[in-house]
Amino acid sequence: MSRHDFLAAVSTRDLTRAFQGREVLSRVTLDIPRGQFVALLGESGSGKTTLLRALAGLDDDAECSGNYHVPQNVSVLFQDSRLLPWLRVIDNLTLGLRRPDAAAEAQAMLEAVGIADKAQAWPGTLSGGQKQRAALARSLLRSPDLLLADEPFGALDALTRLKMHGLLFRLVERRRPTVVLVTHDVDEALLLADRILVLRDGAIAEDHAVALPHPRRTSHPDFESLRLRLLGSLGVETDLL
Ligand SMILES: Nc1ncnc2c1ncn2[C@@H]1O[C@H](COP(=O)(O)OP(=O)(O)OP(=O)(O)O)[C@@H](O)[C@H]1O
Repeated sequence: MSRHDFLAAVSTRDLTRAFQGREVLSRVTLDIPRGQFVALLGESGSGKTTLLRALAGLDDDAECSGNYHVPQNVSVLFQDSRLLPWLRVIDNLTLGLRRPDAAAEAQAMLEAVGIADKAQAWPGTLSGGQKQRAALARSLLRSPDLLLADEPFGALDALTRLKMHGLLFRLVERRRPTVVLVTHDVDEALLLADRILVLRDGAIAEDHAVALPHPRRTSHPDFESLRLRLLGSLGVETDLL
């Protein structure tokens, strides 16, 4: 491992964000090593999206203080695919890319996400899962050092979501970008992440390392015990499960 592997890809120091004087992110100090896959969990309104948007530089109208550092090459993946409806799928992928081989790389990426046959399709003709595959392909085609994902599978049905977990994991394994994934889904966090942060009232309340080997099995006793603990932290009455 080189010296650089020890350097944080993402760091924040006392990162604070407020809207109309109400603090929603409170002095968040965090280091994420290069290549680490971090899941952000937290009850609704705990500040997950605000933290992700701050890291993406999408601060909108927030009052800001503190510092953060992220790599230069960042891709953001949202719950909706944000494909431009007037461009064919392949042109959505290559938009803004100046590399001469962009079209061939885009086609290969569509292959990797399993929708090579949709290259010439219009986004409006794709299913929700296919759109998210295209959005994932578009993000990864830019070979990001940091992938910021805000509930990218939140609107998908359970089966499609499971398939997307496998796909995201395989693709991320190839190039090892640092990943920050906002999710409500405890199992998703446990299946994918090296580390799970729980946000509460705009602060990091818990920081768990997930050392389970891949491929992960929900039946693994450590998986189940951390799952119950996290659900409890998120306000679920686990003795009813
Ligand atoms: N642009 C904004 N203007 C005013 N308030 C905002 C804005 N963005 C977020 N907030 C507030 O900040 C708080 C945290 O919101 P945020 O979206 O970060 O939470 P979250 O944990 O991602 O929630 P959810 O899980 O419901 O998506 C909420 O109370 C929200 O209303």
